[in-house]
Amino acid sequence: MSFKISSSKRTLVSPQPQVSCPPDPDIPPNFTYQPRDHRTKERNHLGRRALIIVENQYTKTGKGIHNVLDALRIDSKVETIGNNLPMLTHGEKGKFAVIIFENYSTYLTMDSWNRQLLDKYCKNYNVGIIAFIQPKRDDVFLENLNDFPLTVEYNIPLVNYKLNIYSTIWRMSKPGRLYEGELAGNWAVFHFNHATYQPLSYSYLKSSLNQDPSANPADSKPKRLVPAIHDTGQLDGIQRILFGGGLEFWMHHMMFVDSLSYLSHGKLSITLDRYIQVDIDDIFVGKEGVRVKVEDVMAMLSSQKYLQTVMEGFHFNLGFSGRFYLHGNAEEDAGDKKLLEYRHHFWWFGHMFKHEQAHSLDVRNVELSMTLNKQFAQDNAIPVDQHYAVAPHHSGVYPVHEELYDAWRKIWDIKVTSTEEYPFLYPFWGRRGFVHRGIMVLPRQTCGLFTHTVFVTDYKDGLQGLEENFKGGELFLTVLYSPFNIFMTHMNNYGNDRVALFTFEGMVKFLQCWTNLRLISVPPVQLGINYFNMFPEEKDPLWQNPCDYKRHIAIWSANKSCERLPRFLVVGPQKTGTTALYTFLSMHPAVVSNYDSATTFEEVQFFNGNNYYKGIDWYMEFFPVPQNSTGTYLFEKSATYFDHEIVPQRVSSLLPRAKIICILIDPAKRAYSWYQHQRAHKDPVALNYSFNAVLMADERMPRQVRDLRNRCLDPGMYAQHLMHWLDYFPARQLFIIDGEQLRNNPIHVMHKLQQFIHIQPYFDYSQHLRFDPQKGFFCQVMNDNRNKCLGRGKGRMYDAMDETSATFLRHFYRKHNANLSKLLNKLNFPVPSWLQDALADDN
Ligand SMILES: Nc1ncnc2c1ncn2[C@@H]1O[C@H](COP(=O)(O)OS(=O)(=O)O)[C@@H](OP(=O)(O)O)[C@H]1O
Repeated sequence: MSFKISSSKRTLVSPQPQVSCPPDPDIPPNFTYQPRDHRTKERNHLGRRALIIVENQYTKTGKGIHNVLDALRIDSKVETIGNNLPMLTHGEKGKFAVIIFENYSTYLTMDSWNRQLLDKYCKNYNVGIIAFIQPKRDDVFLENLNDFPLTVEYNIPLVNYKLNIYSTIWRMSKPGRLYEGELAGNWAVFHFNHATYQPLSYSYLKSSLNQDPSANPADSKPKRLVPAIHDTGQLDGIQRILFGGGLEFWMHHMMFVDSLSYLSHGKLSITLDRYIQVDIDDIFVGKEGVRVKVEDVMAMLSSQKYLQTVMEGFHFNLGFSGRFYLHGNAEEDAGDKKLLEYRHHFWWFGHMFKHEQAHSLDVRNVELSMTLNKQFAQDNAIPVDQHYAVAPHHSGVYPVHEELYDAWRKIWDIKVTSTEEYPFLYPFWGRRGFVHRGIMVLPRQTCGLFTHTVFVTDYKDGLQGLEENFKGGELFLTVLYSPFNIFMTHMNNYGNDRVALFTFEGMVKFLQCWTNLRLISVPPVQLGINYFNMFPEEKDPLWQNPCDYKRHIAIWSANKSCERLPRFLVVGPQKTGTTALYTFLSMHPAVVSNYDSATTFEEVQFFNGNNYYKGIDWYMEFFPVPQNSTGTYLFEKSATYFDHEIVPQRVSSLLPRAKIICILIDPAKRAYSWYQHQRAHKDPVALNYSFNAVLMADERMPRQVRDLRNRCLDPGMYAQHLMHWLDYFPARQLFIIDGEQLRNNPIHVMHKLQQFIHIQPYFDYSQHLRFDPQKGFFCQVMNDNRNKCLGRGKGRMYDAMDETSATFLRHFYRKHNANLSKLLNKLNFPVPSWLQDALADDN
């Protein structure tokens, strides 16, 4: 907190938010509007996805649209005009619930093949189009839109704006109000003469604002213009919503959200519920001169009362550090006492006694600081029963400092927290939640007020800037797009000019005026439960490498090193020779594997299964701190990674630059080897059922038999699994080893692999590996007379596969092998000889 205190900046009377909400003068008396529910059964045939067609991938409008969809958690595909359209259907379903054009003229001038395809899709699946009109020139001109009885007039300066109260698309937007003022930029307006068109909004020519009605009484009412229009589809069966201006105008954001909902038959609707929590951190921490005084506390209470009329049960949520109690001047100390006098009127959360950053402390000191603060709460009868906490500067929440989570649970019984840092601070609409060790971590939103926003003049553009923030600015849009809003403010924002009270009262008034959003307040634990009920897919964290982000390193413990992470992974699949490769790699003096696990031996198996939830500290414990960070090549081999759906994304998130090594053998052989592996491990299913019986297992067979069949067959669908890795890694980071070659000529394979990873120094395996006739495999040379081979579990002796199973597997893998060959050719990767043979047999 290094702000300068200048009490001369103080506004004499704390500003009050002025939110005028004039009614549209043209609405009928007693007009009311119920937000529409757009859901029809048509939505069941549509994916929850939008197709955005852009002129090129860098345009601002295109990016803006994409960001809005991201904020709404609506999946979208961005396609550049000129390319062929992506597949629009998947089986019976339409993949996209809405088509969006950043520029309507690209739709009108699309080549006829693509246009016909798209129009047919829209008609068949009843999918609508949203488009923005972009002028080609700067002057005022009229243009008839090809094919349609619609004329657009470009570059018109407008004033005032209101929604058409008769339109049925309004859900989030509240019609019946008049926005007064000039609209920035030049607009396109629509002229039409057909019943298919319904105006969505009205505006007026800028020059009409100052017209003197007495000059021309007949013309006294300024002419309404139509800057947004709904084509109801009467002409060609396709509904379209066209905007004559872009998303720079705040109202268009609400209208855009409603258009998505309406045109997708509710598939892309989002809830109208908006949870609001306002945290006030730094209670008692503020510096002398800018802390709250008695009258500020009273203002907080009366503001809270007002906010409760809109959000039942709303309480400011106060985070305190007891060490700084009564550390102001006399007036401020009286303020501190007043806060405690009214303690039962607020929610409280305790954190560190001295407001320390947890990541810089060891577990003993984290606990000590929390214990002192808890003692302070007890001594002063502060009701700290919300099971909620935040960490100063987000320290320790994300990237996770396990010591903080330990202490939170132990000292405060914390169940929910919030941060701006997961996965990243920016983009702000991309913040998400996760659950770690039973603690719900919720995304926190920015409201524009920081520790240093003490006076109105501290805010960018002063009072006007503060107002704009909630009058259609960033704060307004944040609430519009995010069903859950936890705002962090600081004690200083409540004293002095009381900028926080100004902001939240203004925000609530503005939202009530213009939207149908339901503002809700619930205690933090309930908030967390509701959050993950709405977004259950977010419960699972996705860990990143803390050293990849400046802000994350700054709040990560100095005792931890990102060098304890592997540079390459051997991902499997199982039974392809992964143990042999692991052993050969470990012979290299510069290559270091993980320590053994007590349960899974040489495999850590972090990225699949439950180990992932133990966090990255747990994972890093498996690796030594490399003595020489560039000259040591840490790696990990877990053969279960290859075919596990969730793994590629998790790996690319934590280890984006890692090299990925996999080994492929004939999938039929692999399946049989797995079956034999299970028999050797006395798996009752493998012992009681022949290989052929397992392969033939259908729905009538016990689940365990079908499970074994799947474990035999699924990993061998190589192309499908590789494609999944390629969704997250560029092909240049992937190295595919021919497992037959690894078995018959490991020296060559190790040579190639060293080249690929650029391992220095080069290790000459011809001096260290040799064929062992007794084992029937290559083994490590110990001395002239002795080899060290893999144990009896690798390179087992078993009967040859029966003919029926071999024939079945040949057929089963035919398509998968053909796909693999195509994929390898496309990537310019060598095609293993076993694959060439298998494909030749099939022909
Ligand atoms: N040098 C050497 N020594 C021993 N075994 C070798 C070697 N090279 C490849 N192989 C083949 O590796 C197969 C076992 O594969 P994995 O190590 O990947 O199995 S596991 O998934 O870890 O259980 C194993 O399968 P089985 O023959 O079915 O036992 C071997 O064929």
